[in-house]
Amino acid sequence: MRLSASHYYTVCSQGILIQFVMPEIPVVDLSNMDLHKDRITNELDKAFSTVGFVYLKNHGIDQEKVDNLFKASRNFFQLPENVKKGYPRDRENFDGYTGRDQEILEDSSSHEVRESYDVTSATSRYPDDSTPEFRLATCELAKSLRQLTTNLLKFMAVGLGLDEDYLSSRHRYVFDGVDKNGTMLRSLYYPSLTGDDIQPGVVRCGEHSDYGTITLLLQDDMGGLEVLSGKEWVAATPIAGTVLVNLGDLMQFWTSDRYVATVHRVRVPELEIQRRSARQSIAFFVQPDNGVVISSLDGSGKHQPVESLSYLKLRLSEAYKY
Ligand SMILES: O=C(O)CCC(=O)C(=O)O
Ligand SMILES: [Fe+2]
Repeated sequence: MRLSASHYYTVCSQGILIQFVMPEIPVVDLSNMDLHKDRITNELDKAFSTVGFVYLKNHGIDQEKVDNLFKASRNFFQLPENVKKGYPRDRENFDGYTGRDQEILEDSSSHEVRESYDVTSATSRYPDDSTPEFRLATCELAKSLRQLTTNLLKFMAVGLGLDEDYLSSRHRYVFDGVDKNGTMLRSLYYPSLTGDDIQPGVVRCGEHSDYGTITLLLQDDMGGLEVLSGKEWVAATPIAGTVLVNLGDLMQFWTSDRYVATVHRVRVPELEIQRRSARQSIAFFVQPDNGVVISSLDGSGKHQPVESLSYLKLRLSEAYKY
């Protein structure tokens, strides 16, 4: 599959119109996936070995479940700061609330205007007393995301020339808690900015690659997510009804860099400045089971073997500033 491309124009200092081409993030249709296994396998393989990002449509996740969690999350994030701080993120269990500037993803930034609530299983700590609908909405959506993850891991394994169950059998305990698997569902809230904060380009989420196997991302219609392609930042524009999937570091290590954990960031988009409203997204960070050692599948030894949970803990400890 050739990457579709868009043409962008810019005027250089001599007044000459320059045209350049940027790769776009491909869209893969998952409808009737049993009938279209070969096409889907190939399209995912191409996407992960080039841009590292792919939109999925007809993925089988009920939009109502997504909307329910967006709504429950909004109810939580709009509570007063002192209430939200009553559920501080737990370093061992990776669950709870993180306020703005507490997690910094980009080495050079000191200010990232973002809040989040993380959970790792149905029995994690939830804000039940302030936002009782949050637990059910999260668990319902997590079930669907877990199912989609298993399907994707099967396609990916085949694309890599492995047994269909090679990856899924190393992800048996997705969203069953950190004692078994570090997968995390994170509800993200980028509060509406005011005063000096509100300028295009303000850092919402610093440049980073994700840490695990894959990340499944649901975004609202605001936009602001950008993906690094060569030296250019490409907008990962929200497409209604799709799930955006990107590769994480562990999958890049496993595949000796054949698949790429593409760097991405969130900046304040123009639309937000006009609308002056918050942005929301939901990320499902998929991690191999605890104890799984990730070493080059091709035997090249390109990356040092690393254990799933230790790598996650290392990356999290580098980002948290409290
Ligand atoms: O909010 C988004 O669109 C992306 C967030 C992200 O990249 C992350 O939390 O790792
Ligand atoms: Fe990310």
